[in-house]
Amino acid sequence: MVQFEANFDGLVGPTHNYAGLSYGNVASQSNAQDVSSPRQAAKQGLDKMKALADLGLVQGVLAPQERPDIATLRRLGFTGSDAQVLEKAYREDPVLLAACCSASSMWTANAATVSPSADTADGRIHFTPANLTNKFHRAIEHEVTGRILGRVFADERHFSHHPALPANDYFGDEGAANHTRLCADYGSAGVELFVYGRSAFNASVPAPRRYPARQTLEASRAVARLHGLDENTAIFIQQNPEVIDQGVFHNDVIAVGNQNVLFYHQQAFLDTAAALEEIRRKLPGTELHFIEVPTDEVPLADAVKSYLFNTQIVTPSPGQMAIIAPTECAETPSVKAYLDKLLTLGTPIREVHFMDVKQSMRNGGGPACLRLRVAMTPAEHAATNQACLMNEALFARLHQWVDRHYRDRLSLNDLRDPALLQESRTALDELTHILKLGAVYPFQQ
Ligand SMILES: NCCC[C@H](NC(=O)CCC(=O)O)C(=O)O
Repeated sequence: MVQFEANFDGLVGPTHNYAGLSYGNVASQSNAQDVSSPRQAAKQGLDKMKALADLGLVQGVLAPQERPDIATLRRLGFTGSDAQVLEKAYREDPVLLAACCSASSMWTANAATVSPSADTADGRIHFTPANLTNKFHRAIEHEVTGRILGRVFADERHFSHHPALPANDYFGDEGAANHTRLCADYGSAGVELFVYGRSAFNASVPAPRRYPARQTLEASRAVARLHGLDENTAIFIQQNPEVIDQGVFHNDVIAVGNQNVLFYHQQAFLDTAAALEEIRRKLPGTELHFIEVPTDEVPLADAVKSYLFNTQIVTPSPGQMAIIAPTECAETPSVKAYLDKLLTLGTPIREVHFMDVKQSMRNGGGPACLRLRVAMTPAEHAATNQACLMNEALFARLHQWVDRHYRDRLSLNDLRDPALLQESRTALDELTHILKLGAVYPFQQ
């Protein structure tokens, strides 16, 4: 069956800020306390969405979360008017307030794991929102994420939605950032690679020592079960714990796949040979391109700094792939040299497009973090909420919406401003009309 892959990018929310909340994510830590520009961040994201739509790809948009998250602050014991809740939280625990104001839902690669209908037992697309238990500011996303996904993909004949896994470290799940699908073409059954950082139940499995492994094997297995993937479809691969300790907090910082291409750093996996052998065995008859980037051409630190592997590999026309890379890749000499060489290697990758997503990069989110991939058939595409699909009109409308509602500068001190809460709610209320989502936010209930 004809199928294609759509990208659903997270629209950056009005409270985008740099709070240094993600231990183990080098960019988040080193840019903590900087002044952000929510307006510029949202526009950089919209420009990327538009660029992909202009390449002829199906591009969708996912709404951000309601932030500041007053409901969570109340649940944690702050009382009074909304303005008092903000002020008390700021005085007592400014880090907690920042966590409840993060625009981190922009990184929709962590919104959910998605398995296309070609792979699942019941022939529907399956979605499991990620519980994101490892970071508090992200663990408060999954409920609204599930609600938004339910409104974008509402038709039960085509789409199946699961709740997030139990919210416990044993089942730490970071969604599609640790999941890649390989296939001959999008419409035929593929293999789904689940990359995990540690095992919760088996202490003999190696684990990082310095930084947390956010994804467990047990979580990956549970998602594969929920989605109805059989043992020929799901492959569980352990990430190299040493790279987690050097800042690779998700697999999509060190590897990316598209159709028959797997692009990865030499140090990405604990046992690369076994992983590649299993992929070959489970995808017989498919011409596979394993593009391994050697450490002596691109040192790990350069890969992390430039986000060479947090690129999107897309297929604008059959057999012709393009890499969507952050501008940091053009600015890092070893990476630029590698990308120039890559285009001469005779792989399906023929073009590189550089995009400026610096506002997101400064929090450790590159082009691939900003998107959730949904491979779909024309019928599934038709059953998707059309108001969430990018085109000239939506692009123009969202640009104006950002201009009207977003601040150009935001510091951590601004997060307690009750006006920011009002501005955000006004903006999001209007957005739910633009995207035809209905009431998805706590303040709308
Ligand atoms: N896939 C990319 C995710 C980046 C995200 N960064 C953050 O949440 C940083 C937020 C801050 O520090 O303000 C994370 O680490 O989960």
